Amino acid sequence: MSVILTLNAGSSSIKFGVHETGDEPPLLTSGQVENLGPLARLSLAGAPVQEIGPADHGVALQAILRAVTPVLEGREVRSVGHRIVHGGKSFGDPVELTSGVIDQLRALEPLAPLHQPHNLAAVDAARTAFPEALQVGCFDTAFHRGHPFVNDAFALPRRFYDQGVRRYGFHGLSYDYITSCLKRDWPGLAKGRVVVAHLGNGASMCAIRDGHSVGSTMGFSALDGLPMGTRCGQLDPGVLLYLMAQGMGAAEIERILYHDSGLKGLSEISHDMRTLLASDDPRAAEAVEYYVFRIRRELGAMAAVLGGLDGVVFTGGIGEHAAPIRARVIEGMGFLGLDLDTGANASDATRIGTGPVEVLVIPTDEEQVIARAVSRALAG
Ligand SMILES: Nc1ncnc2c1ncn2[C@@H]1O[C@H](COP(=O)(O)OP(=O)(O)O)[C@@H](O)[C@H]1O
Ligand SMILES: CC(=O)OP(=O)(O)O
Ligand SMILES: [Mg+2]
Repeated sequence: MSVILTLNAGSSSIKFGVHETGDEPPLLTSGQVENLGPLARLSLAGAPVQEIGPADHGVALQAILRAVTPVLEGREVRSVGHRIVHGGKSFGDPVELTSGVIDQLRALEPLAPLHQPHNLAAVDAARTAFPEALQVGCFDTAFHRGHPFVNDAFALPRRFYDQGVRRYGFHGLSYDYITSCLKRDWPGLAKGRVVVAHLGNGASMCAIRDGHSVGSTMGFSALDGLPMGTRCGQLDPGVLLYLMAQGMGAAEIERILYHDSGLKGLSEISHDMRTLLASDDPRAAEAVEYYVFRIRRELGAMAAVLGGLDGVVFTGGIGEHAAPIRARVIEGMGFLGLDLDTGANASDATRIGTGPVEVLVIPTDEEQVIARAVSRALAG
């Protein structure tokens, strides 16, 4: 029997899965290397978490390939599905990652420096490890293609739009997965007006009507919108002009915006929400307050874009696990029909609202969306 390997290189983790083929590809095993940096951890379903010490994306990938080998029990990896964060203007549907396609995707690295180089490094490693396998790329930007022009464009001279300076939106594999869960388990809601908050190390929100993206907080790059672990979120472009006028170059500004900002920059303590929630330092409290404030602000904006709300879904590492953040986002939102069931929110419940608008917590599974696409590619 042959299997599909899926690789999802995020900014703070690499998640992976081993799947059989099928319309709903059965999962054989899954895991992740998380907390990339000096103290990375490898987890594989059913096995104790291993501290693997310092690991960047490259080290983590090799650890994953080693961990997966015994699980394969001789089964051939016939295809590898990759999360590719940026598809740019040209890529939407999943594609076979030929050398020509890879070159085009490499040109997008400056638009997603925390992701695209690691996504493509995973492709290189997988091509070396499984030279006979079909390599398929699945794009985070795909779910947002076809969103309205007013959400796609910046109010810049038109020529920039034509050059590809657009609001692409990201976390699309996650929004695709959540949409598929709603269609299966909440069909009425799936046809309605839903805001999904993907709150992980990267964070964005998406306004979805009848299963389609009509607005997203992320834009041209994965910097815009909500503040994140180390990224700034929405920023007045006048700040960039000011930094440049101070003599800072692109590389320095990129480091500040992608690596030193967000929760880490504001708190001066950590990018990790767990650490901030456990801290009694007032700077940690202020960083969390800022985070919640921006989510609430975008929630109101998206409710207006959708002309009302039928549901809100929390997902991503923080959305799935940080009950206090969910509580603070929903608190006082009765005017939008949102009310929290405090007991359900503190438990592992899916349904955590009591108001007329559903509030749900649904663990995301980007790897499953990738496995579905690869399965279709193999069948087609
Ligand atoms: N129990 C928890 N409470 C608060 N935050 C959590 C918890 N568990 C995980 N997180 C947060 O989730 C983040 C990782 O989210 P995830 O979606 O897995 O990240 P990535 O963007 O790398 O895919 C971590 O940085 C951490 O801040
Ligand atoms: C696009 C993005 O920010 O992804 P992640 O949350 O995995 O870092
Ligand atoms: Mg992620």
